[in-house]
Amino acid sequence: MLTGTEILTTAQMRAIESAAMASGEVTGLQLMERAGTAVAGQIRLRWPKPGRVTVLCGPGNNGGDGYVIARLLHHAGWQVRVLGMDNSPGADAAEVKRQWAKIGPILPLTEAELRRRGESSDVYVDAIFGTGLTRAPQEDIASILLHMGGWGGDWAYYRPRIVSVDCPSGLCLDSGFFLGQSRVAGDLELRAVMTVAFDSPKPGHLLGLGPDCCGRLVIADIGLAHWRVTQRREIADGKALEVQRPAALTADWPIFDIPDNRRFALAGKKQAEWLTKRHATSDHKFGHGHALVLAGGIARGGAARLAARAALRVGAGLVTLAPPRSAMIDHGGPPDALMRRGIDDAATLDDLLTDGRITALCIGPGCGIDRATALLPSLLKSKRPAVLDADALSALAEIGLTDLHQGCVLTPHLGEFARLFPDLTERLGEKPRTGPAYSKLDAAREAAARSGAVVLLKGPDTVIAAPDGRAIIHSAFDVPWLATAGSGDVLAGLITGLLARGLPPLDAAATGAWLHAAAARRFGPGLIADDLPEQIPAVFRDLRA
Ligand SMILES: NC(=O)C1=CN([C@@H]2O[C@H](COP(=O)(O)OP(=O)(O)OC[C@H]3O[C@@H](n4cnc5c(N)ncnc54)[C@H](OP(=O)(O)O)[C@@H]3O)[C@@H](O)[C@H]2O)[C@@H](O)CC1
Ligand SMILES: Nc1ncnc2c1ncn2[C@@H]1O[C@H](COP(=O)(O)OP(=O)(O)O)[C@@H](O)[C@H]1O
Ligand SMILES: [K+]
Repeated sequence: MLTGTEILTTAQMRAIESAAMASGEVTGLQLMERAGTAVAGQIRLRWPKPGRVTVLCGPGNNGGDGYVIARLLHHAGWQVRVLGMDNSPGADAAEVKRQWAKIGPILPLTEAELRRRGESSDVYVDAIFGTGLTRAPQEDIASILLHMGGWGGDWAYYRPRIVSVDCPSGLCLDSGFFLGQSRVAGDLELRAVMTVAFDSPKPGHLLGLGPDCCGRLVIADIGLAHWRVTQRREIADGKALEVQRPAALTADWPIFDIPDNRRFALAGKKQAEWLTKRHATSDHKFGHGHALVLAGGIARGGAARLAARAALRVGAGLVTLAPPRSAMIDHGGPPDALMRRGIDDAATLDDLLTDGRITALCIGPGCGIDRATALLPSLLKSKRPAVLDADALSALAEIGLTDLHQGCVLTPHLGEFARLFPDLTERLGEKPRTGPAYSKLDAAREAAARSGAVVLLKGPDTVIAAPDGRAIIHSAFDVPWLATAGSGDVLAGLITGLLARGLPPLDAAATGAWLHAAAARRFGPGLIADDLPEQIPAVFRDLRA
């Protein structure tokens, strides 16, 4: 299995925090002090000259962090205004609230107070809700969040200086959606310029609206690493998650005082590095596998050729493109390295698959639904590793999921996913009202468990899940130009090539997703799908440098 950065659900985070406190080696108050110190430190790093700050403190420990931040910024020379609630928080938050009360007033946490004339601030610290959010914000807090959300709408040219503690308040850290709001981005979500979260990223930082609304994400170490490691086998469902970060963002990806030098490893990147070495030492083309890409009839477009080209570029030893015989001429163009073989029906495919040297298959891109429906049973019966994409997914929705096996990788976008798993899509579309809200991660995991195949659910937040519960999030919010016609076909080809080379399905899918985004990033805006396979050699070269 690839080793990447672990991300934790909020339940897992709480379990780790409790284990740490139960050990007697650290108290909740100390953790809160460390959390507040980390945020105040980040603010001072970013804005070294003390200015005016408003700290908005909620009812729980997120609010507690806010009181610590207020005190520390006050001592650092900032002019601090605190808005808080008249409630009785837990002991730790109550203690830090008392400490602040000795320094300055706690004004009511209302929109009117926030908007008081002449009281505008240089920086606003959002410490209203963190991991403890269980339901949609109401009344005063809802109107504050709505008001602040309006400062940084989708089309705003600048980000207001909101620094969020753990997450923008209202965001469900398990799903990346705002409780009580639509799942689609609007102008109402609170958009921070920076979010400082603790110990590990949570799914909500990486999924849905999280990446955009968090702004720059800083992960602060608060000394929980030991318990994270020892609790790993016991936490929640016991399945470690991994996260891949786009290389271009690593400079922005905080390495904040991480004592064991734990870097936010790039899962797919490690595997890709390994591939470049492997490529250099193997001696025979069949040692790198043989991929068979099933293509469609005349005028079905170049989708299958894009996939085949990508499989070649990613290092499959041989790639055969297999259209119906009547369409051979249509598929005769470059690259000349491609082999071609006419396949008209399932019987011919059966025959071909008696050749054990064919190590992976790809079906779907430009295939046509009827042809995919006809060929899928043979392909699945062969038990060969295979990528099922595009038309093959539509065919599968008709045939049913019964013959899928562990070597299959399904690569749906949300529309195809809806055809295959309408009930999961319905849940995913419901307005999230209570936390943890149903997430893309939940849906992909459920789909993988149900189908017995690896499911790669596409988007800027691609989630890859295996039937045994392992899952990987691949964030590619920095390359929106990857959403271009045919880019999914290239992804299918990359994964097929990697399967042909012998990578296990989850690794092949994760590495394919990483290489795909890395190629888009290297090319930059203006990219068309044809450019993607051509960037793969450069991506490999960079990895070897
Ligand atoms: N992880 C770590 O190691 C560390 C974490 N730390 C910090 O603790 C934070 C988690 O603290 P937390 O558990 O107290 O939850 P928090 O986010 O403050 O909010 C919950 C409060 O709000 C309430 N509430 C919920 N929904 C509501 C609504 N819609 N409308 C109104 N009220 C609502 C809920 O009460 P309820 O009514 O649900 O009982 C509760 O009072 C975490 O994000 C981080 O900042 C650090 O201090 C130390 C190390
Ligand atoms: N906004 C975005 N940012 C980054 N990547 C994206 C974005 N939208 C889509 N993608 C990626 O682009 C690819 C599009 O694939 P797909 O929807 O199958 O398109 P096509 O059918 O045209 O090939 C997927 O890999 C998906 O993850
Ligand atoms: K917050």
